[in-house]
Amino acid sequence: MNSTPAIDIERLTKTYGSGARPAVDDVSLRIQPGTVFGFLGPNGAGKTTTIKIAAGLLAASAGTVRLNGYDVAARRSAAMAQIGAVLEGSRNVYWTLTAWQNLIYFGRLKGLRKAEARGQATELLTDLGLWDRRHDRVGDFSRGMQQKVAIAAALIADPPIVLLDEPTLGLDVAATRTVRNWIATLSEDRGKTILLTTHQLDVVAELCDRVAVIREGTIVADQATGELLSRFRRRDSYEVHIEGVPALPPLPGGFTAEESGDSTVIAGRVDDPRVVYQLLERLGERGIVLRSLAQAQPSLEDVFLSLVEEPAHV
Ligand SMILES: Nc1ncnc2c1ncn2[C@@H]1O[C@H](COP(=O)(O)OP(=O)(O)OP(=O)(O)O)[C@@H](O)[C@H]1O
Repeated sequence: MNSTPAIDIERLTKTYGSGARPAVDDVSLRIQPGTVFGFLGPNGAGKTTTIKIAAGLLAASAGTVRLNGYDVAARRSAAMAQIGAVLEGSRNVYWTLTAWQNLIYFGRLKGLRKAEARGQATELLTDLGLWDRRHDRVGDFSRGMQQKVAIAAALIADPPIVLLDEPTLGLDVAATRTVRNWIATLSEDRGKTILLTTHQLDVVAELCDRVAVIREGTIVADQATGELLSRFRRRDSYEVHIEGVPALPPLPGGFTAEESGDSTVIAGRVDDPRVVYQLLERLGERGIVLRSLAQAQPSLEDVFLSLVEEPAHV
């Protein structure tokens, strides 16, 4: 691919204070325009640090971040014009102002003329279903509505790149659904590039084209979401459900049998499905009646956990 990446993170390192282990350690990521990119990792892995550097809020110790080709450190204002960001835990909007006042304020701050800011604010508040509440103070809104205003404020100047740190954290099911749908719309209908961090793996599975997993400041995976899942396809799990509670033949390694009422479930993970066929043969030889055989692919959560639990690079 020859196009300029929307987000180009090159050999980024951040150390907080001398002698500390780097929070972000030689991280490189290239995010192509129009991608919804999921940035995953356990607590303290370095996600927020990376996003804060990309958002121009924190200086890197080494390495660069380029937004649509503009270096965040060297071409700051051009780089900042490329992004809107909603950061985790920080106040992204003013609670004493109304939703409307917030959007106009942030629009003006980002250099929009008054009429432009009004036009954008009207569109965003309408799209997010907040138009009727536009003159209410944001401090009186629910957590979900506040988050929507924060996202709208980040989008007021229509930036091509959106950074979202835990956009659905603390939201109820309905608000999570709204924010998720909106993220999908931003990508599909408006062509935005979105970098989002989340611990909600169903959000990743639904929205993200690509996923990177960071662990202790180091990238341990960077792949298309589907590819990441198929990397682990060999570890499919199988469940063999049989009639009654008969005496069983020896089970393959890692398989366990458990009584379940008037039946037995034999379950385990295998690299090679032939192991399961052999098990079925052995059960058949003993006249054991099979009720069902189920095969399950690992969820993204399984994949993620196995990545973060695997030993670090040797
Ligand atoms: N201001 C700071 N001063 C010192 N250390 C910090 C600071 N901010 C973060 N760290 C450390 O840097 C590391 C990475 O933190 P970071 O917030 O980037 O992780 P994260 O992946 O976003 O975690 P979470 O999922 O909990 O938000 C952690 O060890 C954290 O303690």
